[in-house]
Amino acid sequence: MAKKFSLDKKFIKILLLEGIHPSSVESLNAAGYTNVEYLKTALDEAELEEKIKDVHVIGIRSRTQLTEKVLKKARKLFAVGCFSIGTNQVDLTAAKQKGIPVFNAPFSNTRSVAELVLAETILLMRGVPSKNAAAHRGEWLKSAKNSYEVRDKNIGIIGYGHIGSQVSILAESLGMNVYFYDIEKKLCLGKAHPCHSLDDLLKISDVVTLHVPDTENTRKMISKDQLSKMKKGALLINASRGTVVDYTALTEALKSGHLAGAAADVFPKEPASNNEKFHSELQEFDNVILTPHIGGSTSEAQENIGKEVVEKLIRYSDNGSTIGAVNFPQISLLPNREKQRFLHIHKNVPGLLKDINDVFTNKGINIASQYLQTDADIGYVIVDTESDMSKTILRELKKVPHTIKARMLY
Ligand SMILES: NC(=O)C1=CN([C@@H]2O[C@H](COP(=O)(O)OP(=O)(O)OC[C@H]3O[C@@H](n4cnc5c(N)ncnc54)[C@H](O)[C@@H]3O)[C@@H](O)[C@H]2O)C=CC1
Ligand SMILES: O=C(O)CCC(=O)C(=O)O
Repeated sequence: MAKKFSLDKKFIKILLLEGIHPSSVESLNAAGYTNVEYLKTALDEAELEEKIKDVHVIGIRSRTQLTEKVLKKARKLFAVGCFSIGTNQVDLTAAKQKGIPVFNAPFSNTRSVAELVLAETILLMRGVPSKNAAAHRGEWLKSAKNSYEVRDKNIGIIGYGHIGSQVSILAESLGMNVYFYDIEKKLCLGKAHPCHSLDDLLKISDVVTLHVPDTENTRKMISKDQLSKMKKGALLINASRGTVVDYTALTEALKSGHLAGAAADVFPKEPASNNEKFHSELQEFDNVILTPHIGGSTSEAQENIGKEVVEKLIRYSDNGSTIGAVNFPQISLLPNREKQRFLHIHKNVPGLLKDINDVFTNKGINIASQYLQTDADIGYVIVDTESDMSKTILRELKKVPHTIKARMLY
């Protein structure tokens, strides 16, 4: 067998931030990745820029911001794992342009978020947050005023994806009437009713809950105008992203009594660790449930996420499989240990595949199999071959014009 120039697993440096579930470290170690640094907190920009210089793989949750500026420092980085559903904390385009696939866990914490939202719906409908806060101060607010069952009330779900549709099922099982609004056509689960517009949903709902990603279109999608269209005495729940609701406008709607209460799990600026102070204009309201971005923070969800994302990272690092990457052409491959495997990531320029193949044919090397996937920006090629010139091949592959990254896996 030819001499190998691939990076030994024990030299692949992996940095896990934000207290990712220990199942992730166990799975990495079991797969031979023992060079793992595990930190319980996020890092600020300066610390991250320094640390990321030597790291091959990084695992983060929602607090770490992998901006273009940070990624520029990541000279060795070849994969990112978001141990979350959301990937808005990563500049996905910048990562792709550096040839770095980003993986996430699209539904390991779905149920946990949906359960929290249902619990908050019930508590808000009963006025529990205010009564609880008063009881802590020694006040006794025994009253049925403004306290309702959820049965037969209307819940309006904005974003009918994984979480929104779980909320739909749970809410219906409690006897609620489910309405939803999504920009895409969606299968209505149970007796759920689709709304033609956001305004239609806002007008009809007793409680509105948001389950959309952070995008240009969703930022501040609930602002003064939308809040004014909600029923008087309605409730708002935001467990999506802090950018989606204008909290200053929400503050006004609560002060005026137009809304009867709210719950917020996510904020435009969240503390980087549990030691940092949390500030929000919503803190003055007893009738608002504030939680520290814990929608997905259950033992079950975190353990599942730890395993799921690590599995994707290992498949990429071991075999080159990009299935589940959110910013990358997808190739699913089993290892072929009889051969050598090269990866080539390049700008999507016509004719480049010929230049890559020329590297092999110019040396008289037969390509056993080859896989190519492209998107508008990049191409991703995997080549299985057998040669005793792997070092030369790798060097030549790196010289091909428009190359972003070339690696030899084994
Ligand atoms: N609080 C927490 O701990 C957690 C929060 N999240 C947040 O929840 C979000 C939703 O998660 P999933 O349901 O898994 O995502 P998903 O991708 O399955 O569903 C999102 C839905 O929103 C719809 N959508 C997008 N833009 C929209 C718009 N402008 N108006 C209406 N609908 C729109 C999409 O078509 C899709 O159906 C995540 O992106 C993440 O930001 C996710 C997990 C935990
Ligand atoms: O728990 C976390 O760190 C992130 C949860 C979240 O917001 C997500 O999965 O998108």
